[in-house]
Amino acid sequence: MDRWLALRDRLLASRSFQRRAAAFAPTAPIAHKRAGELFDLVAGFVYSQVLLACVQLRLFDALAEGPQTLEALSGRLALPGESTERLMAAAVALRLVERRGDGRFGLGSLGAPMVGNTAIAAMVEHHAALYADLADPVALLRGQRAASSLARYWPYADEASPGELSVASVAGYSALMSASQPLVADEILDAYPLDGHRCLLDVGGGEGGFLASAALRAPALQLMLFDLPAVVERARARRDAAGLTHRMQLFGGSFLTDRLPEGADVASLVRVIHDHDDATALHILRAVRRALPAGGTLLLAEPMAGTPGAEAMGDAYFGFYLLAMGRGRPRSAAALRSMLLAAGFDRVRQVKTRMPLQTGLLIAHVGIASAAAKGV
Ligand SMILES: CC(C)=CCC/C(C)=C/CC/C(C)=C/C=C/C(C)=C/C=C/C=C(C)/C=C/C=C(C)/C=C/C=C(C)/C=C/CC(C)(C)O
Ligand SMILES: C[S@@+](CC[C@H](N)C(=O)[O-])C[C@H]1O[C@@H](n2cnc3c(N)ncnc32)[C@H](O)[C@@H]1O
Repeated sequence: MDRWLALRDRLLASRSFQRRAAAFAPTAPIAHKRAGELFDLVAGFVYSQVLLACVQLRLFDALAEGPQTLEALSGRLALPGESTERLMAAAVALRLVERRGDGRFGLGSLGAPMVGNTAIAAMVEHHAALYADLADPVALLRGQRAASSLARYWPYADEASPGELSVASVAGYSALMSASQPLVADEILDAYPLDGHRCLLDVGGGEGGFLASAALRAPALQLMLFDLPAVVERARARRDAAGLTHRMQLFGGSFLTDRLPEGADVASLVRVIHDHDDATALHILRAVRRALPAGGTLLLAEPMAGTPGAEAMGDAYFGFYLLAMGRGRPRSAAALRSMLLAAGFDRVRQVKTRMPLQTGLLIAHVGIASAAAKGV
């Protein structure tokens, strides 16, 4: 096998093989496709910055009102005519924008889903911090990074006593998570409706967006939120504004040091475990297991490594994102399953979500034996 692969590698690396493959009709489409894929890897950052310009200039909202001429767009975006033309050409090439009749521009097939999508727009805008850290990826991999913009953005990742973080320091990431939470919540709740449960404890539940979505779908469900005290302060305002004051109990603390509140029959960890290294992740899972009764259920939802069709999202995007953040790693469903078993859960199963790019989902239960060993 190794010999065949070595031969394949030598052929693919050979400049003359590449040229002949590109010229030979049956192999030309493959050669062109590979060259295009490699070019996209080389140029990906530039494409991202074209998208960032569109988002910052609110281009998609402008085009949602209807196709517009270059002159109109130039005024609307406050850009010189030539720059508008350059941006439109780039955006057309990336299918964010489409040329329409009479020299007008409209939404492209990848720009249309961006209209009103504050979640993706917020992700695009916060990438400034990520890309600043990724400017020298080798230094990052060698652990020689001096200062980290992303670690400042996610201060709990770098903080010995996260329970003492200020409300101001958690504002940026809490708002980003709230903006993107509805997409994630819909995926989870479509895959695992919560009607059969009595009370849901969302651990690291941020401003309570997931609980609010669950409340809408399961009107009898009681809600409990656990997060850092500063985040819980932000959740309080949202909860009261949503009319959930009497349905949602708030608990401020750190799952690294404090016990989780008991009383729920189902708990959730949404986009939490991948933030932490193995020992801490296991500690959190054990804390959740202790908070649940025998037969209790855990929903573990986050983007997962090795997701078929979205491999780059897990290992490349989140792998390097979390490296820059300074803690955690994306894990495969199989790795998470092993951790859940090690933490005392059983009957772990993966439930398919429609858009695994947003989140994967594992369901686990507290067995009778492990509930008896609650103190462990
Ligand atoms: C007849 C017609 C018109 C069409 C037929 C063809 C057809 C069916 C077309 C489909 C059209 C359609 C419905 C398109 C839909 C597109 C969608 C839903 C696109 C969604 C894209 C989502 C994206 C790009 C999500 C990106 C998410 C990111 C980058 C998340 C980052 C998360 C981070 C950084 C989380 C950090 C938390 C931490 C720190 C790791 O814990
Ligand atoms: C990536 S966010 C996910 C938030 C929310 N579950 C969501 O999906 O939108 C991780 C959450 O874990 C919380 N968190 C981090 N460290 C914590 C700790 N030691 N104790 C409690 N919560 C913590 C953060 O404040 C944040 O709200």
